[in-house]
Amino acid sequence: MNPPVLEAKQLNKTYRMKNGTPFAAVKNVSFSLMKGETLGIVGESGSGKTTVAKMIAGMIPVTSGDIAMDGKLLSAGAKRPLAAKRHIQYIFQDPVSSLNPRLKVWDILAEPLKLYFKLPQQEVDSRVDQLLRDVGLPNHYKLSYPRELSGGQCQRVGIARALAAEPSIIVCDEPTSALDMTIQSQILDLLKELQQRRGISYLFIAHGLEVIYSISQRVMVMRQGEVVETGLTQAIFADPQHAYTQSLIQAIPRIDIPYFE
Ligand SMILES: Nc1ncnc2c1ncn2[C@@H]1O[C@H](COP(=O)(O)OP(=O)(O)OP(=O)(O)O)[C@@H](O)[C@H]1O
Repeated sequence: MNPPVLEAKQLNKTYRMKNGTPFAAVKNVSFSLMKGETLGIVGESGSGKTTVAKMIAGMIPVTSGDIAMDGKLLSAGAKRPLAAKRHIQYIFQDPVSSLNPRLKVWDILAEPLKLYFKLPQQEVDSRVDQLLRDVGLPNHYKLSYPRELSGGQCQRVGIARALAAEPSIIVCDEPTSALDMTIQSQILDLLKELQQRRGISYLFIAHGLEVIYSISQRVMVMRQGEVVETGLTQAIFADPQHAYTQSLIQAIPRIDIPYFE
């Protein structure tokens, strides 16, 4: 089997509350992510999913534990080298507020191209056009501001911005939960298609298991900062071991899940 593209070992994150009390939001979380794989992270609100995602993306430091990409240890924030930052991109839950309102779509997409690849202007133009095609957005949207786009269109821009960096991994932090059902499935289809074409790995966060079922090969279930169960998605659905996972499966509206047909 190929080595994992990403390995997280014994990750811990302790936040300091306003009154100074420490709060352990993530406790001893370990997992690996293979090339071209989607690992779903599921769990109730506050279970620590976004905290794990932000540590992986280097947006916040770990309290303890190791994150390695292609076998090399990664640090967080400004200490993470640009090449490593480029390889782990992030798609946010709220597509509109994740885009700079003062920039047109062209500038939003040009930014990572200039930052990571230092491309000349003409090449930036043609790459922006290609990115818009890749995410199924008509070319004229490059002259629009985020406020002039729908939520689904903004999320396509968010995906294009992540793709611009040509990453190995995209952290998808509930990328469809702010969208209505039809748009949700269009965005999931787009993410699947891009993964097939480019071999990108996804760390895909969701509240519930229904979205995870359709996109991820493996799933990690979190509760109160800890991993309660990890396994192949099919196996977890067929035979959930932990009572909490069982309750998540029972909460799924049955008509939406092919497994229940
Ligand atoms: N900057 C912070 N300072 C203090 N506590 C925080 C901070 N960020 C998150 N927390 C706390 O850590 C816990 C985990 O939060 P996190 O956002 O990782 O959960 P989540 O599973 O992603 O939740 P949701 O599904 O609602 O996004 C929560 O109790 C949250 O209040």
